[in-house]
Amino acid sequence: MADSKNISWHDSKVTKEQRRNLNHHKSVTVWFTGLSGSGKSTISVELEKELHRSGVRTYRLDGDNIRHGLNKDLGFDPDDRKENIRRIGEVSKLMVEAGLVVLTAFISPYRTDREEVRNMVEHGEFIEVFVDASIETCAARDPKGLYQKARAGKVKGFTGIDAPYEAPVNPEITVNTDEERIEESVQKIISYLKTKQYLINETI
Ligand SMILES: Nc1ncnc2c1ncn2[C@@H]1O[C@H](COP(=O)(O)OS(=O)(=O)O)[C@@H](OP(=O)(O)O)[C@H]1O
Ligand SMILES: Nc1ncnc2c1ncn2[C@@H]1O[C@H](COP(=O)(O)OP(=O)(O)O)[C@@H](O)[C@H]1O
Repeated sequence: MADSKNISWHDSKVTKEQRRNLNHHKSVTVWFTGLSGSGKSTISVELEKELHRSGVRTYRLDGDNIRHGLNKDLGFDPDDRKENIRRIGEVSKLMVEAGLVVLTAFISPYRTDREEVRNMVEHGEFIEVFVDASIETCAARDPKGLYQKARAGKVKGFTGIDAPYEAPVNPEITVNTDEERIEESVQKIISYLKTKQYLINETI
């Protein structure tokens, strides 16, 4: 990749704090990580619906969607996954600057890649949500039929089958979709956001 030269930062006259004040809530990235089929998309969709209903300005970034556009040049080897997560980290950082609550749903299987995203932003602007589910559960759900293909050798390097998934060591939130209903997981995350005062003046 070429280095960027002869460029300089240009400040705005509106700050992140001012944008947050206008929105009446803080901005943050809620980063879902977990196996394919663990429930990242499902939970983030329901969470966004609840937040939006309460007047929170949100945006959702989802692996499948982003890989159709911004990241359509990337595959699934470790370097491409790293670049995928780096770009999403940068995009979510911009959205946090813009004052939004950003919900990201990517497998993001490598701990170091997730930590790099955490380190891009200020303390408290990255909330890691581990969507925990056994590989047996995920493979039984198999919403896209990819586990079946991976087990038949028709998809190579599939996370949890023949590519690794590194679970978070100390995530801010863990939801266990083997045991919890979707609504319970959503409420757990909302409680965290309220307790930590990300949602100020909200009716949620
Ligand atoms: N080899 C391989 N491994 C894992 N997943 C695969 C693979 N090939 C395609 N898919 C589909 O791509 C979705 C994962 O994309 P992500 O961008 O979230 O992956 S990553 O974070 O870069 O690892 C993932 O979607 P989710 O099921 O929503 O997680 C799959 O549908
Ligand atoms: N408790 C639960 N939490 C989340 N999803 C669940 C749960 N129970 C069953 N599911 C189902 O599991 C599937 C999860 O798929 P998805 O949300 O696409 O996962 P991911 O985005 O992690 O690949 C969906 O079909 C969803 O309806």
